Amino acid sequence: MSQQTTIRKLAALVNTPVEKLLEQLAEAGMPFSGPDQVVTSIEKVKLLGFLKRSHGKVESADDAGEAPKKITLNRSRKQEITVGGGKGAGKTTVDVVVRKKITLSPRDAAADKAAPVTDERAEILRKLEESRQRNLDEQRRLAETDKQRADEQERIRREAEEAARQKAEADARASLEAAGVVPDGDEAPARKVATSHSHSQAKPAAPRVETARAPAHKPRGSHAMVAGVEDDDRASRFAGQMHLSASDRARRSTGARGKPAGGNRPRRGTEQARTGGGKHAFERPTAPVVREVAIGETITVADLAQKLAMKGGEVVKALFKMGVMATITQSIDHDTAVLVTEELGHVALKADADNVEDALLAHVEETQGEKVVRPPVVTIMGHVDHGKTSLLDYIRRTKVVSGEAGGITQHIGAYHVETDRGVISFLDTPGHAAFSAMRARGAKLTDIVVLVVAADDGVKPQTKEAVQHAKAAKVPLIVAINKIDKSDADPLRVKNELLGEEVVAEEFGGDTQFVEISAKTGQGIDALLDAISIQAELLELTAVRDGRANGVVIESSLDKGRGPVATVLVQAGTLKKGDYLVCGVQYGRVRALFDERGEQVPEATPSIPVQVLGLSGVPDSGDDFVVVDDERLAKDVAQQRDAKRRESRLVAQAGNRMEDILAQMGSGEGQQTLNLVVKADVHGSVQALREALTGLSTDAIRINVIGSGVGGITESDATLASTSKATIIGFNVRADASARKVIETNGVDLRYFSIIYDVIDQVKQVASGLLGVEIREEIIGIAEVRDVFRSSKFGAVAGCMVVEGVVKRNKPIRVLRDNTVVFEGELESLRRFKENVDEVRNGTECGIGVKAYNDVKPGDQIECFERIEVARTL
Ligand SMILES: Nc1nc2c(ncn2[C@@H]2O[C@H](COP(=O)(O)OP(=O)(O)OP(=O)(O)O)[C@@H](O)[C@H]2O)c(=O)[nH]1
Repeated sequence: MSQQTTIRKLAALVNTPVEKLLEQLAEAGMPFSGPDQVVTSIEKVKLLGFLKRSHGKVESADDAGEAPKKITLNRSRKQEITVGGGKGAGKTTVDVVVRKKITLSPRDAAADKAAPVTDERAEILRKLEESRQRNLDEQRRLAETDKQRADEQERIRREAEEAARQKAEADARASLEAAGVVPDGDEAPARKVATSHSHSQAKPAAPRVETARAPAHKPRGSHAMVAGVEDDDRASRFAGQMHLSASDRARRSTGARGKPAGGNRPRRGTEQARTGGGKHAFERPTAPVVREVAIGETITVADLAQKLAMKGGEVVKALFKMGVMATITQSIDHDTAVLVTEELGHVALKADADNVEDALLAHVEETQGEKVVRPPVVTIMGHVDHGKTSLLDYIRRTKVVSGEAGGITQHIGAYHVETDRGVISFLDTPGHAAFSAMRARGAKLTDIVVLVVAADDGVKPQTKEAVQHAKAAKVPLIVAINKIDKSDADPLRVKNELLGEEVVAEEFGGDTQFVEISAKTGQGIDALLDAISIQAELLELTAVRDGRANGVVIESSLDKGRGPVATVLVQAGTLKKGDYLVCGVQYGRVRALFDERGEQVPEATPSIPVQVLGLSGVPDSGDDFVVVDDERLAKDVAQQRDAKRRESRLVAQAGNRMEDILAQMGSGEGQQTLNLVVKADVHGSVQALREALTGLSTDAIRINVIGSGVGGITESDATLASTSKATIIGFNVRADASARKVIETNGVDLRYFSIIYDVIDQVKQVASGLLGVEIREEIIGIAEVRDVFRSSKFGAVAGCMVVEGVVKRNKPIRVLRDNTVVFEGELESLRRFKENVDEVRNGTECGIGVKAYNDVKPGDQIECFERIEVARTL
């Protein structure tokens, strides 16, 4: 053992005055009475620790890692420890006899180091404890409230029972009295008591029982859950949660309720059932919500799902179960939508999709007023080259008074002329094709048809067709026997031939006016106009003149400078500049109105054609137009119509019929595949058909027999065909009932045959359809540019000579320079002597304006071509 150290010795060792050391020892909590007292090694270490702390020694980084190093005690006799370093303390070296270094130093150091961690942990634990305490307090409080409430209920119940008991007693007593058991003297007061009981006790008892029940609902709420043993459990589960809001609590409580019943839950359930459940507790709706959804002609699956408050996928699934394949974005038709809605347990209503249209109709109806006579609208029909265009041109040229002297009339699709007998409007698109196209779109524009028959040619196929069209449309005819100036003209022949078409001239006892004319010389033209006016008078054509206008689009185009331009024929009301109108799927405000002379007009009345500027887009000819109060309605109607049109298109595209599949496939690139399922009566036929049909495959199309077999067509065959979009070939076999159902539902194409060659022929045809069409180009005319004029109104206009074929205004063109295409586009204008024309033939001069191209140069060629579709065959 080492020798003992006194204070004096230690003071000498550490080079400190004895008094100071004694003082320090005393400060370190080790008071010594004198310098000769022995200082133990523990005391020395303690002193060292004290001195370190009091001098604020900062441990070196190395020391910080390991506790024993901090004290740096080891077994060497002399260990230098830098204690001071601070002010005044200087550098102190301590020699330590190491005996118990391990027990003290590490713990102290560790305690020093761990302090902040411990603090943090303590803080967390404290908070947790607080939170737990709060929860417990709250639960206790709630339990207290519940207990009070239960006590109150119990009290009320007891009171009610007591009241009932007393009433029963009173009743029993009363009956005893009635039976004479009670002494007579008591009778009156007893009855009195009984009566008073029944009034004062029994009566209030009833409502009390009710009120007793009412509060019984309340504890079903969230805090009902925290009462009792299980709630204590739960409380401790939540105890670690710092903040548990009321809503959280309610949520958790509700969640807990969903767990399998345990503990006293069945009791709770019974109680709840008895009391009718808590008013404030969440209750899952017991009956499914039946929604009423309005469905229009078509609806997208997504929209339907939204209306049904379901996920799109669920509706898709339901549709799939019904055998309808549709994606979320696809539109389904009304009937399918109704079926799936009902399948899903909801109610489908016919959508009032037309409500904006109704508003529009109301607008049209509002235009009712006093009807006045209106001009007739005339269409000219007849066989090719019989002089329809010549007649229209002659009337326009001679009867439409041009604005400027020498000016020309504009081709706007229609024009009106003033005669002595009144105004007549002509639709400037001759031929029955245009007429029937309008009719097909539901537009009945024409009041009178002028049938042009060349006197030298007589009745021809198109003459007959024109008669049929006019008759079908119940439009009266006037026959214009044209080319009467010609030497071989034979008007009588025309009259006779038309008898065969049941068109009987007045002189033959019929009611059809015949007028002999010459579109070349103008002979008989006035008589023709007279005949039209007479016919119009007979028809007593009237229309409301005042009020908002409506009518039909005759022609439309997109003008480079003016935007969408539509020629409309007003059928009722007066169309004015500034009017808001809806026009097919377009809408807008009338910016300007132009007549056939190209002059601005302030308004257009019934039967008067007029060009309209200001529409949002180019409407289709045959579209109706209606003037409305405000732009909003116009926009709504137009947008709804547009959406409807798009939806209908989508529905048509989504069709699962063979034609659609083929059409869709036909438009693809590369080798197409035609899938077939072949069923036949005997094995030999199946073999023969398989070989013959697959042998039809070419580079462009592959005939793929995806299924074949002997026997009738089964449901499985039908499903296979449906899923792989295949056609079923039934050779001497038929489909059974379940197969027919699948075939019908999915629109599978099924074809029956009994002759092998017929099968091959038909498949060839179908395959040809699949091959699609080939677009071929044919150059129909070439014009050479001789000179180029620049006009501020029309831009560059090329003065040309047509050197080949015919240049047509509405066909695509290319501008060629040194046999190289420099531009491809379309014609803006095609004119002859300042007059717009539809076509210019070989050897004729003309002025050409190329749309969106101003760089035409003399020497260029303008080639006019058309694209024709040629069906490909195998
Ligand atoms: N002599 C004579 N020729 C006429 C008369 N009317 C038209 N023609 C000529 O007949 C030819 C055909 O006339 P169009 O007006 O183009 O006949 P269309 O019926 O409009 O012909 P398509 O537009 O092809 O259907 C032209 O060369 C006219 O000059 C007429 O009254 N007398």
